[in-house]
Amino acid sequence: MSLQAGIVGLPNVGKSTLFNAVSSSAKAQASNYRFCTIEPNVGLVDVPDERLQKLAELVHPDRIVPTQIEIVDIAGLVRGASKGEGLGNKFLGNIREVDAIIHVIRCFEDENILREEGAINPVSDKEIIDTELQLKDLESVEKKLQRTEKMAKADPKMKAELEVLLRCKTHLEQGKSIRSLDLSKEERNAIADLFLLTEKPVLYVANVDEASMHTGNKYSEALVASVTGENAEVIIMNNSIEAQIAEMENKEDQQMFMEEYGMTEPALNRLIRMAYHLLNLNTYFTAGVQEVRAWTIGKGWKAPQAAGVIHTDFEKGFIKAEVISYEDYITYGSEAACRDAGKLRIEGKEYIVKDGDVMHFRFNV
Ligand SMILES: Nc1ncnc2c1ncn2[C@@H]1O[C@H](COP(=O)(O)OP(=O)(O)OP(=O)(O)O)[C@@H](O)[C@H]1O
Ligand SMILES: [Mg+2]
Repeated sequence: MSLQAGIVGLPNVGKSTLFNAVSSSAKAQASNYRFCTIEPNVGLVDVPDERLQKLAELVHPDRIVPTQIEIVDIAGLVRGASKGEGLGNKFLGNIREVDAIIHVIRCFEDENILREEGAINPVSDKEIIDTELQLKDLESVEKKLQRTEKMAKADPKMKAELEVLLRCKTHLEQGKSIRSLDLSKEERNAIADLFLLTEKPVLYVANVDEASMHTGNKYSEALVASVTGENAEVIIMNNSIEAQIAEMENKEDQQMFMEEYGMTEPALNRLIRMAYHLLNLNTYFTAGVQEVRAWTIGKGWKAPQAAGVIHTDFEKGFIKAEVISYEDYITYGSEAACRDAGKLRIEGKEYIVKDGDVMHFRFNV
């Protein structure tokens, strides 16, 4: 199961344009670039990682396999969504299922593109969506609070949980999102079963006009200012341009088009990398003549758990891992050279895998 990031926002802000850019960019890439539409609005996309190419240049494998994430295009939310307005319950349900949120905000002017909320106002747009998500979360918190209050009377151990819920309630009532609430790991665990919408990590996309692609504009500046302190990031891009780049089948045309706009790579690549980090993921590599491949793991995972991503047998029968750091692999140029230089380490069950490790597992079934 790959992790999912869901695209949300008000109607007509450029969500589907972004989704199309993601999906056609995947289709237009080299042959091993895999994209499949699981449903019309769900796409599986490769995570661009230049380390994979660098390793492949040294190993010359038969194939290169990047790691992937799923992107979901969720239909536009409107004011009142938390009360069921505009199929709100269905769309909020879709958001509950994703691991991270990509929130698209309109930062371009265009009279031809309908907008129900009057003049362009990214800060208020963001607030409309945030409010709906917060109201929905408040509903979940209050429901659990009722049950917990009763239980806490009989069981003093429930008091800590009650505290956390009360803090969440106050925070939400102040119009703030749970991701900005300072909670310990235990406290987060106490509310994990609620799958709160505003606890999910978020990346804001300031969808700007052509002229502001590199610099941003007054709208994106206002957005950046309003996000400060929220524990979230903003990416400035033009979704239409990204879709145009992605739809070009010829790589040279694509290159020329990007040069014209002064771009060195599609902003989309940056977005996907940011989403990947947002999901709190790390990558390790396996490098053999058959394939050089990237694997996704969570931060802080130990070697056996990481091995389990390849195959459950690797985890069950884990003995040792041979590990070379990415930097050493590139510096010395091969596994053999790393071994000779004493850069190949043998690690055991407690080893915490680092981003970029090149791994080889020894196991026994
Ligand atoms: N940066 C931009 N500059 C100008 N026009 C844009 C930009 N981004 C998107 N558009 C245009 O805005 C319109 C709406 O885009 P899109 O269909 O992607 O919105 P949406 O958020 O998916 O809407 P809905 O909620 O209805 O699904 C399209 O005509 C698209 O081409
Ligand atoms: Mg759409």
